Amino acid sequence: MPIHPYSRDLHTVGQLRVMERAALAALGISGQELMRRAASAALSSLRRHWPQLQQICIHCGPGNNGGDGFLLGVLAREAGLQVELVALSAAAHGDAALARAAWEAGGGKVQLWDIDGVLPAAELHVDALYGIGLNRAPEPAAARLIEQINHSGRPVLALDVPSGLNTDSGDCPGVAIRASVTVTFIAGKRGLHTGRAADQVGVLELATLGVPDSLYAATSPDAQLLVAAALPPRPRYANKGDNGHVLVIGGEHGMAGAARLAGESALRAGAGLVSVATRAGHVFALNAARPELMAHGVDGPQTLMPLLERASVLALGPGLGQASWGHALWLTALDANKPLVLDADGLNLLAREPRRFTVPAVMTPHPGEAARLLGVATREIERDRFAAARELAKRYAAVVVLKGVGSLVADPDGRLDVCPWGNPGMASGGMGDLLTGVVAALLAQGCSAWRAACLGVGLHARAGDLAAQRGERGLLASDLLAPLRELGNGMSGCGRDT
Ligand SMILES: NC(=O)C1=CN([C@@H]2O[C@H](COP(=O)(O)OP(=O)(O)OC[C@H]3O[C@@H](n4cnc5c(N)ncnc54)[C@H](O)[C@@H]3O)[C@@H](O)[C@H]2O)[C@H](O)CC1
Ligand SMILES: [K+]
Repeated sequence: MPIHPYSRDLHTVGQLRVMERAALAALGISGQELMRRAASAALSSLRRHWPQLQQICIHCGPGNNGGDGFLLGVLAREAGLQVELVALSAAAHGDAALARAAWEAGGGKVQLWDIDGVLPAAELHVDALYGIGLNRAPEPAAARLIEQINHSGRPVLALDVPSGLNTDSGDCPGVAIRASVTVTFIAGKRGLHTGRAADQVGVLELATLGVPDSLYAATSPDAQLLVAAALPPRPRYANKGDNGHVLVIGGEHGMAGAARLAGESALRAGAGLVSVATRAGHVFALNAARPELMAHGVDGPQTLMPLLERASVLALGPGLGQASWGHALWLTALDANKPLVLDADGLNLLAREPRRFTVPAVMTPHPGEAARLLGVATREIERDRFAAARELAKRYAAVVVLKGVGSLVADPDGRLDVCPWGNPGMASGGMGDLLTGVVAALLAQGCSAWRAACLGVGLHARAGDLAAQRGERGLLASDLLAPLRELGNGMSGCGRDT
């Protein structure tokens, strides 16, 4: 499928409603015609993915998503497919009522669903239950139907949004359709790229329904997808001093590996020099494991100060712990007022002693750390990841990477990008330490906090996808170090680099 020039743009439901009205005016067509175009795009997607299909069952909800389903039934029957149709409600309104009338006028039957209903046999199920209008968990009868569709063992084509997935947040308040393919209409949607989306959306296709580019150009999206990018090329005459000096501060007893991983990934992402301030007992092991790291034993502010003076960027927090040693280093490091990446216990200490940053700063919380920083339950973060990332960035005057499936990058002015790469194999110890080192290295090479966070998140996730090509289970953080270097030098990711 050709990539649409505005396929990076992600919108909210409110923006989509405005776009839909503007599209109708710009195209001079009726809502019914727009719905027919949606149905036609859905039929094309169905034929492309399942060309041999003969028999489908379409499940229609009470609104216009259901209307798309009724018109798909009309077009599919005209194309010679056998079509069963299940409806959640006895009647429809507006354009959906016209669509239902068109289905029934051609002899189409409607099986009215109830909680004891039996799912009709079909080679493929089409989910036209709820689209952007879903505003709460599906009712019991609809939930039962969704569960039966999910357990049917048959592929599912979702129209616009997999039913049960919140279009704005990517959260699922209840059960949700697990789609094989989702064909979404007119424009990209925030909730299709973060939170629970990865398990519900399947292959995602955008059908623009003939909406003119001018309309996209006139609509500033709420967020955008990150684009794959290599690091800026290096001048030939560069020397190690030109590429910055990262100081990793962390590695409390039992957590030396965190500091090492952050230091090594900073090297692999191109930092000129990397020092590690850690417990004295870890120095020998760190030097033996990676002699390119300059490991120093520090016992408090006095021994940390000279290292802070030589560093251009700090990576504060990997394995730092929250005890007196870590806390004393944390206070001294923040008082140095150097550009920094704050992660792990560096964030947990900030939650205890909040402050706004006045230097370029990138915070990299996972949802639990974000919850502590905002003083809310983790569930609240997942309920609206976009709002949480933006609130953190504004409150701490930092660029924030809210990690998770579909990591978000937000800046204090509200700008937000979404990472489309990564995989469940990356949910393992040390992956966050790697990201900290990469972002610190990019800051050290002169990137702004925003660009260091966006580039770093993209490189890290693409390296994870590359490393997971031989399996996600058992993926180790250090497996990403080689791909990080390749991708940083612009080699093809072989992964999902679109
Ligand atoms: N985006 C576009 O430009 C196009 C959109 N079309 C399709 O229309 C739907 C949006 O339709 P809408 O009627 O606004 O809402 P839904 O069909 O998604 O939802 C139906 C209706 O259900 C109610 N509702 C919400 N949540 C629940 C719930 N959990 N249980 C019961 N009822 C619920 C709510 O009142 C909704 O109004 C869009 O997704 C597209 O598929 C056009 O047809 C094509 C272009
Ligand atoms: K749907």
